[in-house]
Amino acid sequence: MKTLSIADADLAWDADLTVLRGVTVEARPGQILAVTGTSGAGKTTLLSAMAGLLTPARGEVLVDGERLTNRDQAVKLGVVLIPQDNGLAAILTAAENISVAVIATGGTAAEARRRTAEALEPLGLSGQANQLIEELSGGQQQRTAIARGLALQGDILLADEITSELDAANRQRVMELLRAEAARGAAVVFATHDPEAAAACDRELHLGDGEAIWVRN
Ligand SMILES: Nc1ncnc2c1ncn2[C@@H]1O[C@H](COP(=O)(O)OP(=O)(O)OP(=O)(O)O)[C@@H](O)[C@H]1O
Repeated sequence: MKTLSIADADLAWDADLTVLRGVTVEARPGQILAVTGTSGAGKTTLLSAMAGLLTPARGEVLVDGERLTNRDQAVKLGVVLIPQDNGLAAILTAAENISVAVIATGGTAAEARRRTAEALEPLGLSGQANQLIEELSGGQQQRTAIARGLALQGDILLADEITSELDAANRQRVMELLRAEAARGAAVVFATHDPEAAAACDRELHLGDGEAIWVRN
């Protein structure tokens, strides 16, 4: 399993507007790291850098010592991102969205079928497997995106506000599933507004005023 680390990096989408300065963080195997902060504080920005989608303006993102330069490389290194906007293909079914992702990351068709069923079941979506994404509720879509992320069995799992549309029982279930990912050995990073969810994580990095401050490390 792998460790993701960032040392004293500046993160910016535009050269003239730095979102976060001097970020130092390590995501370790077996742990869930909460990334908290108000809307616009930079949670998605930090997870985008960790996913290989955003190259730091200064400093670098390392996965087991290898510098991330793009998303394809990050995928090959086992960095899985569950994005805030779910990123699902609306005209495919829930099962197809997951199976396609498993096959794209090297799984066989048989593995894709098995892992898809295994990922949908604990999220209460077995009955929705063959429904189109555009026919599902917002919460069901969010759970499908989580199932897809879990089915990929990454070394680093980045979860961006993945419980925002869920009821209390489903939020609890998702926390249990993230805990199971950590127990499998993954380094889990969970961006959240929810103080209760952050409290259930092992460590907490808080973003505010353009800086990242450790609340618990
Ligand atoms: N893909 C992107 N392209 C350009 N700018 C972006 C992108 N994503 C975020 N930003 C900008 O980065 C800044 C921080 O936003 P970010 O989405 O990282 O905050 P956040 O903490 O995730 O907020 P929220 O809780 O509302 O999702 C904002 O000014 C935002 O407009």
